[in-house]
Amino acid sequence: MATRTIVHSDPEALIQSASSRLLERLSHLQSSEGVAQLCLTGGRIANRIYRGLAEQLPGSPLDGTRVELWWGDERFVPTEDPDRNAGEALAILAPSLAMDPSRVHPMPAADGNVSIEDSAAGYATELGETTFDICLLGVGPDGHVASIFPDHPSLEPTPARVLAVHDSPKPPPLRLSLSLATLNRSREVWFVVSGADKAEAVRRAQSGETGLPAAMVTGQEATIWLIDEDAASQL
Ligand SMILES: O=C1O[C@H](COP(=O)(O)O)[C@@H](O)[C@H](O)[C@H]1O
Repeated sequence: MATRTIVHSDPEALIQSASSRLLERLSHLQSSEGVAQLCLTGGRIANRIYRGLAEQLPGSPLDGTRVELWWGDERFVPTEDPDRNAGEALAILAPSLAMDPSRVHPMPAADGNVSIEDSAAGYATELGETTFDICLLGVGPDGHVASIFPDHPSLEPTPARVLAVHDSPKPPPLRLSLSLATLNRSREVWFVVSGADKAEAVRRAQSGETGLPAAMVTGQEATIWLIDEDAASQL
């Protein structure tokens, strides 16, 4: 399926373009499908894109109650921990996007005695056969996506929809992640990548390097790389 790379002059241009594209695409999906299924990523540039989206929401046609929100990965820490991907995204979006709580699906937190394995299984049940219309993904300098890391058990083939990740190379060590198979069910995958420290990972992913997680995810209908010039500097 088609892969496009759109290079922006700097992070601000990337944020502006990605957030406008997201708003437009989600509004369009609501006209055609009723409810838009959106999978969010964590990461610095993603959070800035959510801020850009939040700024454009007042007066926009987007109906927050008809956006179904999922997460691609999560740090398995207590709900109140500032490391939680969902905590930050929701703190940014909630003030300007009136959502239907039954359509907001943060991954489980490490509250109480619940094990990470049971949490992964629970999220897999909640997710069921959901197909994301849009799946946003950041990319780490090592080429990781969601919490699937190179040379790590999280990359091993599995029928699971959701992974309980132990010993993550990037802290914190315990994480939940959608599996490659789940990510690859997405209709559209949008990689959002900024910065020179990601340039090598972008090049390796786009050359289709075997064993690099970022090279192993594509959308069923489209794969779009939204990147800035620094991230594109090795292409
Ligand atoms: O730990 C994580 O890191 C990646 C990349 O984050 P960034 O700040 O380098 O953009 C992110 O995609 C992932 O969701 C997150 O859990």
